[in-house]
Amino acid sequence: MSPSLRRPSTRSSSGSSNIPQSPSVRSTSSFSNVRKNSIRNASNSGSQSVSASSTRSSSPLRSVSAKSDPFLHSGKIRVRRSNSTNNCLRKNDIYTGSITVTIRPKPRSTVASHDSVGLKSPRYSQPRPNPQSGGNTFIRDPWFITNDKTIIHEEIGEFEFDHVFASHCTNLEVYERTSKPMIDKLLVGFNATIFAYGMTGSGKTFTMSGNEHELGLIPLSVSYLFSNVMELSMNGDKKFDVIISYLEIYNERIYDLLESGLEESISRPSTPSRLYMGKGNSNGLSAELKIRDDTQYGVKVIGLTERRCESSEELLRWIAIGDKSRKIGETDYNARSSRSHAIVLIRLTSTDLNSGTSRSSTLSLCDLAGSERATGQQERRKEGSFINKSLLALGTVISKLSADKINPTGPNILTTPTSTGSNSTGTATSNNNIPNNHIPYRDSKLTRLLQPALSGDSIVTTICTVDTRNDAAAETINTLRFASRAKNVALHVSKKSIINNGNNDGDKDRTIEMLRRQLEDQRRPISDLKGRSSPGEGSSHFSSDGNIKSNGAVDPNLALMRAENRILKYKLENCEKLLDKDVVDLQDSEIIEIVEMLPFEVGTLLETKFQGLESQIRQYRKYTQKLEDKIMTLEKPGHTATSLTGCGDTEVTELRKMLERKDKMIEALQSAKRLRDRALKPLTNAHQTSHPIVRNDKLT
Ligand SMILES: Nc1ncnc2c1ncn2[C@@H]1O[C@H](COP(=O)(O)OP(=O)(O)OP(=O)(O)O)[C@@H](O)[C@H]1O
Repeated sequence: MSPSLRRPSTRSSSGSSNIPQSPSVRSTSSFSNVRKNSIRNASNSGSQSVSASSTRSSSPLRSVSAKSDPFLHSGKIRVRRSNSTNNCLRKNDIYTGSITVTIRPKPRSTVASHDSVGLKSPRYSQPRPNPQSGGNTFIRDPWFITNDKTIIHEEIGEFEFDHVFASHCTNLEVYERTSKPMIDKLLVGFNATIFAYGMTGSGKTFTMSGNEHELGLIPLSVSYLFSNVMELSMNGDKKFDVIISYLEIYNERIYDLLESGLEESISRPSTPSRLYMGKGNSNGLSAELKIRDDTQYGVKVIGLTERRCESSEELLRWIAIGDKSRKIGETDYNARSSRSHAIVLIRLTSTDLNSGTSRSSTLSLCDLAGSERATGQQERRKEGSFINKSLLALGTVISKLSADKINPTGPNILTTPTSTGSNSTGTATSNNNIPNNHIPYRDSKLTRLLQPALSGDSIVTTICTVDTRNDAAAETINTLRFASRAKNVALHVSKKSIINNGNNDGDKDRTIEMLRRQLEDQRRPISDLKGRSSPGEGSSHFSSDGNIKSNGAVDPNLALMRAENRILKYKLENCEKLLDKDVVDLQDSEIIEIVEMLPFEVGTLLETKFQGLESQIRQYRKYTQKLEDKIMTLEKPGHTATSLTGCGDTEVTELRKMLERKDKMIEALQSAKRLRDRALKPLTNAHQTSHPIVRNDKLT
């Protein structure tokens, strides 16, 4: 056990709950940075409703958590103080630390009209008249912020994080603390991931994107990134490429938010109505994208659009275009609720012009959809269930990773994946490289996409937005529970490696030679064509009926054919490229993954069909063997007509016919089998043949 954590003894508790119990409540690690009872009991200046619930034994919040979370009973938990100085860069190339967790409470003013939770407010928020009692009683938020690292619930205790913002803080302040340091790391070659997490309506999108009055983290980060890029490229030694992709996960499917062209997107309505379902087909959805393991990036979304950007304005324009396609709807808590998880991916490649080496690092900015209670509207309910499921999956992954870290058997530091990409088996690797707990990254698209980041390929910061109203207490506690676990996830991240772009002399020569040959190859057909079409040289060209006729007037078909030729050549080149990319590089593991994506029923159906075919083949072989034997007996020279009792000429002819048909049958079955063998070959190779393949030669 970590020296800084003492596991408390479990006490029983009484009282009933009005807080829905979340599965995550069970983790003993969930409150590992909560200091129970360390708050002074809120002064009785509180309201009647506060005082009614402030006695420890009667707290509904405490009683639920107490049942399931022994940590909550600790009056003695030694808090592992979150310390951002733990996060450090070792030898400049390795980052060690944990996920940086900050909490941002939503200001009261956007929820109701009274006081706010914040450092500038009194130590405990002031009670305000309860409108429901005609102002005779008072209510007060149960949450207090005492310093920039602690948020307290008067019943539950303290939660400590890397930073707790005051509710009146600005996006700029949040950016300065969370996002800006990440851009600095991105610029020196680390992957960086920032995600906003919290219940619906708590301010994730406001924090990430901002609004017309206040810029959010995304525009602020993008501007800072480009100002640095410009400055760094000033001296002419370095060149930078910035590429953006933008995707969303809606109802557990991945969609490209930049798929459509600029013009098309601009013509779309800019203000979504109740639910703007974006571009695409008649359902309002574009094609779903698939994920696959990738040696370079850990996981890759196949076919995701990439847009190269020269300036922050251009990049933000693409984001604005993507935002228009994002699914937005009205919920009980938020008039414009994001119904999807949105992830902006910004890839920065810096190339050293002297050495020809380059390095790519990626910034992932995620505005997650908010957890929510079931709602009456069917569509919202369906979306909500997908959202909650994926957030639960994220919670489980974080919980497992955090449990690994505080596991008494020793810390489990997640390390940067090796050259084979992320730890795609979903197994956390301890610092002595012994795989232990299975991490269920594949339980949702969100966790699958965040897998490389969470398994040590990226520095990670999360901003957890909370709503401090009393009636949002359950969701806020869940968010803080998630945040507490995230704080325990250790990171050990290496800078992205430098790639040699073949700028040394040997490589240069080889490249030049290859290009020269390519050029030569291309010149030949061109000069051939030129020769044929040149009238002065008496050459020939194709006539409209396909014959070569002697030269004369220019045949319009020639131009057509040339154009066609060009198109074919272009297609061919593209096919070759595709082949290079998608077929030649396809590993067995990838093929298995693709096959695994096929519905199970399809595989079973195919297998059953082929097994049927095989058994038919065996029967035919037996049958034809019998026939052959019979015929041979009948044709034996010593056979007399009398011995043919019951086997007259008709039968012999019949048998002969059947024998002829047998060849055709076997041929057809063989070709069906060949097809099947081809389909199953990658699988059988990889699995060391679980499907018996009957060799063709056995069939003849
Ligand atoms: N810190 C804040 N300052 C000012 N307004 C805020 C703040 N946080 C949230 N709001 C406002 O509250 C409303 C809901 O916020 P927002 O849409 O960002 O929530 P969300 O967490 O993204 O919700 P969902 O998960 O449903 O998309 C918006 O009108 C937003 O402007």
